[in-house]
Amino acid sequence: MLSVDDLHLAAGPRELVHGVSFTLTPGEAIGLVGESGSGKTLTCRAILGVPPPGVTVTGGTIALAGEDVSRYTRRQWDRVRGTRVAAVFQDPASYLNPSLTVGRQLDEVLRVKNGLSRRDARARAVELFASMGLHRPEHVHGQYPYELSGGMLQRVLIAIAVSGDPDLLVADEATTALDVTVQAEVLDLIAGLRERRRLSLLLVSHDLAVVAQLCDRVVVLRDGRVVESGPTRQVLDDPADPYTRALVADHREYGLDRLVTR
Ligand SMILES: Nc1ncnc2c1ncn2[C@@H]1O[C@H](COP(=O)(O)OP(=O)(O)OP(=O)(O)O)[C@@H](O)[C@H]1O
Repeated sequence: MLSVDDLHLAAGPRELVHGVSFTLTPGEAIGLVGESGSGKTLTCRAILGVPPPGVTVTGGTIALAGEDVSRYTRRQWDRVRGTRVAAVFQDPASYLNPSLTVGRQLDEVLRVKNGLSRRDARARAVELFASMGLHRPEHVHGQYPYELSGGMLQRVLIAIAVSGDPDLLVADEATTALDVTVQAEVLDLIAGLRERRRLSLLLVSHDLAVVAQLCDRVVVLRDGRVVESGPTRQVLDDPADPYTRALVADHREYGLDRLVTR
């Protein structure tokens, strides 16, 4: 599904990611963890073909379903993004146009990406909103982003992300800004989608409890390198690397114990 092999990323002469490797099989969920600045977001953005301005892939490969996309042109990415890989990020409002209804924005994606007629796109959008757990989906369809709560906006963004039926969903701190109850609901939604759609999931979170709840395996990054990876239980219950041990120790007080024993 996804194979990242010896990935190097650099901003000019400064290398930021120094040979990261991991693989993700169909339907599997991997958590990318590590302290701030360890390279989680850069790695995800490279996988999505949207590295920050000035950052380039200087070595290694990123294979999506066996095809190396690491040097894809923008046009090649347009074909892949949304249909093979899609993403949700921390601040959903910033990914939506404030002057268009959320329904219209999903309709637009369905028309362009899936070639649906105006009427079919609207029907499909309402259906998608309903399957994201949005109540009164018809009504939500006609609402503007400012009328919706953070949790609802994230559900809208997830609907847009899965509308092209991708194989891989990248969720980078997607629930971080939400309050605890809403966070739990959105995590349930993502877990359900993964199961129903056989989505592979690459989840970035600073919250190990979230990773423990959702992920089969964990990859621990430090300063742009993988320090440890393995099954979630093994890495979080019995970390081999001192850095992972420190990360886990920091989280003990936040209820990791409770969540890791699923
Ligand atoms: N556009 C950029 N130009 C130069 N350096 C950058 C750029 N973006 C990120 N970096 C640097 O790359 C390193 C990794 O950043 P990255 O955003 O991937 O970390 P992260 O693990 O996602 O951290 P956080 O949890 O804070 O988001 C950091 O040292 C950061 O300062």
